[in-house]
Amino acid sequence: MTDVVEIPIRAEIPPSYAHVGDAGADLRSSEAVQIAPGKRVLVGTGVSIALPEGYAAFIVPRSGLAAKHGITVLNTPGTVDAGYRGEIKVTLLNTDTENTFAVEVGDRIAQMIVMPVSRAVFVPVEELSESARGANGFGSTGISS
Ligand SMILES: O=c1ccn([C@H]2C[C@H](O)[C@@H](COP(=O)(O)OP(=O)(O)OP(=O)(O)O)O2)c(=O)[nH]1
Ligand SMILES: [Mg+2]
Repeated sequence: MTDVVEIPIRAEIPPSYAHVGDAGADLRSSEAVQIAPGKRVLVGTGVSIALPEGYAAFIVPRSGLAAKHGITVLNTPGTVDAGYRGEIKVTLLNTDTENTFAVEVGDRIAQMIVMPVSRAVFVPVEELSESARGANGFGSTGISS
């Protein structure tokens, strides 16, 4: 059985999961906007939530909008803090070089994933423990095989 967390919400059109088992609930635009090629627009959703302590929501792009129209979420994953009570907004970026993208009221513009998160305590130390990766990163393992 999947974990279910109840989230108090104020919204004209609440986010909704397209299928059972989906991780992301689709967020809908509360406004009509045009996004010119290469431009970004902060788009309202009309949604406010009260996440329980220990949770966050992450706003990520929809793959269909990305693949078909070049539309992404600029700051993906946008982070909604548990204490945030304002309207959730989505910074859409039109990466297409030629076509303006039109958003209508009610369009599904992004998706939101609710996740448990840890609160870290950062403990200063002289040395970090050893690991298999060590300090290697940024492509250290190459691309093919
Ligand atoms: O895509 C996003 C990202 C954030 N938020 C809201 C919820 C989040 O809790 C708040 C602050 O986000 P963040 O911490 O990423 O922004 P900031 O630039 O650091 O602003 P602040 O100084 O208010 O923390 O803005 C959104 O509505 N959409
Ligand atoms: Mg912040």
